[in-house]
Amino acid sequence: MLYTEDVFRRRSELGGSIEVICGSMFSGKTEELIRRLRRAQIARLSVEIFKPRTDTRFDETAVVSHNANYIQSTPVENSSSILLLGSDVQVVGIDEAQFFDDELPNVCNILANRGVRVIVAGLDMDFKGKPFGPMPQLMTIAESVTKVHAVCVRCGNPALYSYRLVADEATVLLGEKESYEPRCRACYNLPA
Ligand SMILES: Nc1ncnc2c1ncn2[C@@H]1O[C@H](COP(=O)(O)OP(=O)(O)O)[C@@H](O)[C@H]1O
Ligand SMILES: Cc1cn([C@H]2C[C@H](O)[C@@H](COP(=O)(O)O)O2)c(=O)[nH]c1=O
Ligand SMILES: [Zn+2]
Repeated sequence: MLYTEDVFRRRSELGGSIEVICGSMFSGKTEELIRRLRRAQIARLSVEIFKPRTDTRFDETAVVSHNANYIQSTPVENSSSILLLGSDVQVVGIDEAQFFDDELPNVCNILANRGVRVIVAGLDMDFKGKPFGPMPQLMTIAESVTKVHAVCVRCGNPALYSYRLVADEATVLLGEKESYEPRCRACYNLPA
């Protein structure tokens, strides 16, 4: 069965749910997260948005997309804070989920089981093409998974990889276009 967002609205009136938005950098994850959260606000649902405290690239508190769309959020240290602060609202949004600890899927499950609509956005793969943090587990337990794609900067095809341009092997390296470019499969696998 194809689950649309509207189906989820109706489902969440009865019970909670988990929606995952994933893809490479610049694929529109944050835009899509903001779009869904704004619609929930227009519907006068109570909404709380969380992001990891470590991700202060664009703003201390706001979730900001690469095209400068933004929504206010609460930066948190770990997923247990989301459980504390997100229990009494109808909709919880989480951005940059890949940076959270391994308890995040459990926290999302608890919230959804209590009737909360949880919408999570994050990178499915790191720069090596490996699953990133709690994202695979979240995708497993979600009612809906939306994979969005950037435009490959080399050839214009849909991009699913975040190619790292700088020589740094650490999994976590905050950055933008100076450090990463979205690439399709063929261009990601080109010899360096
Ligand atoms: N190569 C690219 N492919 C697609 N969008 C891009 C690209 N480079 C810049 N953008 C911009 O990034 C926006 C998406 O930003 P954002 O939602 O923050 O993405 P993400 O959260 O997935 O990194 C697009 O609407 C577009 O304006
Ligand atoms: C691929 C990859 C990315 N990161 C960092 C780079 C950015 O700061 C964020 C992703 O932001 P976006 O909203 O998805 O554009 O993650 C990283 O630390 N490690 C990686 O492998
Ligand atoms: Zn390409």
